[in-house]
Amino acid sequence: MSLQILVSGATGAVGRTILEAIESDEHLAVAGEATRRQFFEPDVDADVIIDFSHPELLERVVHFASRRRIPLVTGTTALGERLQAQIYEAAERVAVCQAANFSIGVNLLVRLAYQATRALGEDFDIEILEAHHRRKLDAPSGTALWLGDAVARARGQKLTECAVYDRSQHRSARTRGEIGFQAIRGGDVAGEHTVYFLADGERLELSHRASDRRVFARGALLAARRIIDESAGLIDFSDLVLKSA
Ligand SMILES: NC(=O)C1=CN([C@@H]2O[C@H](COP(=O)(O)OP(=O)(O)OC[C@H]3O[C@@H](n4cnc5c(N)ncnc54)[C@H](OP(=O)(O)O)[C@@H]3O)[C@@H](O)[C@H]2O)C=CC1
Ligand SMILES: O=C(O)C1=N[C@H](C(=O)O)C[C@H](O)C1
Repeated sequence: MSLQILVSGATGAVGRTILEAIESDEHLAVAGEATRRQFFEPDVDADVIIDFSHPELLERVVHFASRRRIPLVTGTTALGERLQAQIYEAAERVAVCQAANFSIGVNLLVRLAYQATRALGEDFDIEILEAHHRRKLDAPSGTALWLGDAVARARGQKLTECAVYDRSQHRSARTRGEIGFQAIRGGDVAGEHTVYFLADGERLELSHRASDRRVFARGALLAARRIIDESAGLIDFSDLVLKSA
């Protein structure tokens, strides 16, 4: 029996990559697709939903997954507090694996950035740089915000209280403890993230570069295979893919 997968965002760049991956694996099958214009059939039967779409579509998908108790893997970014709360609510009824980045390398990068921040202390200024393709709607990327949250937590700070997204509107020097974000958009960049640790006389850079969207599809499919047997709750993708270190 093949794993029956509902693909949300099926016409998107990642959605199409997921469809290709499913088609090339005899143990996987597409149970249905959702896009801006089309939603899953009410009576469709499936083992799992994979979503890389847009918050407006994801909101419908979350309610569908919760109502039908179908496990959900989602990578959509820039959700907002209300939709995020709906995801937490859905996770009380069904298994949900949500990650801003389904590449293994980025999941390790987040842990390394946390450890580096703890080890280096507050004399190192932290800046996060990300680069993505010209079509990307949100900035900074979900991954950049995830990295920002990790380094802020490592310092006992809240990201909302120390993030700086735009320096163009104030003429002042950098303050201690700030976490700065910069976003580059252009071409077909699949996704690049660097955390800079900058001190007097030295600089450490932790970087990850995705060169192919298949890494995200591979990660999401791995999560899909793993969560079908899980009971309700939030499943941490990092815990699924990283060996303990
Ligand atoms: N977690 C991770 O590892 C990764 C996450 N992402 C995230 O996944 C999401 C999708 O990325 P990507 O595939 O590049 O995006 P695309 O723009 O290529 O695709 C978006 C998909 O969502 C649908 N959609 C867009 N706008 C709406 C809307 N207003 N209402 C309903 N449906 C809509 C589109 O349908 P239609 O074609 O009908 O417009 C399409 O199927 C983004 O949030 C991105 O940040 C991306 C890569 C990796
Ligand atoms: O939109 C993309 O393409 C990507 N989005 C995710 C994000 O916002 O972090 C993950 C990846 O970098 C690609």
